[in-house]
Amino acid sequence: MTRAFDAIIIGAGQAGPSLAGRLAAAGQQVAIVERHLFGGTCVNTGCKPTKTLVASAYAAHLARRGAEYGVMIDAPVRIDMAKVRARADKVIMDSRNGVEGWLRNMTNCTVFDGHARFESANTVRVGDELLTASKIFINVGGRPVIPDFPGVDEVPYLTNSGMLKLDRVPKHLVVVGGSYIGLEFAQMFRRFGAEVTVVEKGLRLVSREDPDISDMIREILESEGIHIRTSAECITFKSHPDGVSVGVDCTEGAPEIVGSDVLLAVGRRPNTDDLGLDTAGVAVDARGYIQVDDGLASSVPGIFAMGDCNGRGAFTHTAYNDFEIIAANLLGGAARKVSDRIPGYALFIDPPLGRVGMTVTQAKATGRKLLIGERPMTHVGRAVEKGEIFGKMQVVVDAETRKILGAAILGTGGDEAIHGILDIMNVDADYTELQWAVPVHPTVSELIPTLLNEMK
Ligand SMILES: Cc1cc2nc3c(=O)[nH]c(=O)nc-3n(C[C@H](O)[C@H](O)[C@H](O)COP(=O)(O)OP(=O)(O)OC[C@H]3O[C@@H](n4cnc5c(N)ncnc54)[C@H](O)[C@@H]3O)c2cc1C
Ligand SMILES: NC(=O)c1ccc[n+]([C@@H]2O[C@H](COP(=O)([O-])OP(=O)(O)OC[C@H]3O[C@@H](n4cnc5c(N)ncnc54)[C@H](O)[C@@H]3O)[C@@H](O)[C@H]2O)c1
Repeated sequence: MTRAFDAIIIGAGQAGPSLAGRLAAAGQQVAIVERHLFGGTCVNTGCKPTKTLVASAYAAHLARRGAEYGVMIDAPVRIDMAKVRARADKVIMDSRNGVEGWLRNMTNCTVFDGHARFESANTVRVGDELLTASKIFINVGGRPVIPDFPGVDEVPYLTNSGMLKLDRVPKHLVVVGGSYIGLEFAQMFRRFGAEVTVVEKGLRLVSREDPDISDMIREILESEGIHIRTSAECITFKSHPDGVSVGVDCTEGAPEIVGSDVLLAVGRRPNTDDLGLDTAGVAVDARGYIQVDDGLASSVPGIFAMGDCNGRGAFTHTAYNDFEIIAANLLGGAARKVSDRIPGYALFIDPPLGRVGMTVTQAKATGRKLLIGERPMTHVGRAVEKGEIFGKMQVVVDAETRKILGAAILGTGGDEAIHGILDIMNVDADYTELQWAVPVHPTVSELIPTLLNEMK
């Protein structure tokens, strides 16, 4: 029997549940299909647990530095990894249960547990059930890329999901991939007491950032005793009596590193290969991302894609914004566009990197006349008072239009302070609008007007 709905949502990640809520509240009959864990990656194996662990790691780090603040802890700091993990598990479960309970009790919404697969452009199969609707929203997220490194199938390796199940501290964690996932896990497990080596194939860490920011991130991590190996071109794996031997064909340094555990964090790919998209006629690009227009419509009328699977963002806030765009356009008669989104994100190492818009390198490549402002965190009162002086604030402005093009705040509170700049970019105001602002003292944000006033 085929069951008819107004809308089918595939995936209960960061966009699907909110869209279900809005459509159902508007009186539409909604089916939402989830094959695994409600809340998707962010809730179960991504942002929420990792940021909970980052907080535990920060507590350990600060406890070890206690004496610097005149706080004497008379025994070595010990990590109870089972407790650390239990804390993260509670955050996961509260959030997962919250989303699941909300959906299951939602008026006008039917939850289907199972894997959804298209049988035509308006029909989806879930187990024995056939669902049909004129509007179908795909929110299937992604999973880790596992490259076919020689030997990878012969050794045990971890991904972000496996890392969250550890209730021991690895003796030596080798992290392959020096970007968001790799660096957040590298620093937290170093703080939990592991020896950690990061192996990155690029010339530098987080290579989408400016070289000076990458270098500072490397300095922060190395100052905590994390080994960093860049330019690692030919990675191989072999089993070893002490764990896994990772072949690192670097330009310098030892050719092999022996780790007790290996984390693969070399990017993610969309969960679009088992959806029957070809049956529905939905076009994907060479990497499997669903091709969408500026309103997130796919190549098939009535089918939309939100979140990581459309390749237009790779964050929780971009997935959620995709829901906002679709809801505003379909229910509110708006004409919102993805291309209007100003890119912003944070890298949650400690201190964090908050970033919005263009890097200086990208801004220079546009050929515009630029004004650039910089201030080391050693010249930020709040950072000095907190004893957290790594990093810097940096902003780049178009000298002619006076619009801010981008900014990075690598330093204590950088993940929050960046919003002062993100907000002014969102309202499309000139940077001079901030000159007469009276920020609160002592904060990191209070230096944003100064940074802008001192640009060259
Ligand atoms: C370790 C880690 C840390 C992260 N930290 C951050 C962070 O700090 N900040 C940030 O902004 N982002 C972070 N991210 C990224 C963030 O988690 C993702 O961008 C976000 O979860 C994407 O949401 P989504 O809705 O597109 O997909 P997902 O959250 O992945 O949800 C997709 C859902 O679809 C379901 N599904 C898939 N296929 C089917 C099918 N055929 N049928 C039924 N259901 C299906 C899946 O089971 C899943 O529940 C992190 C990611 C990782 C891995
Ligand atoms: N703070 C956050 O918002 C946050 C945190 C974690 C994850 N995420 C999301 O998760 C996604 C995936 O993160 P990620 O760090 O896995 O991917 P990524 O694409 O950001 O980085 C992958 C890294 O691995 C390196 N790499 C690729 N192939 C390699 C190889 N063969 N050997 C060694 N290094 C190699 C790349 O050069 C790059 O530095 C990101 O797009 C991000 O949006 C976000």
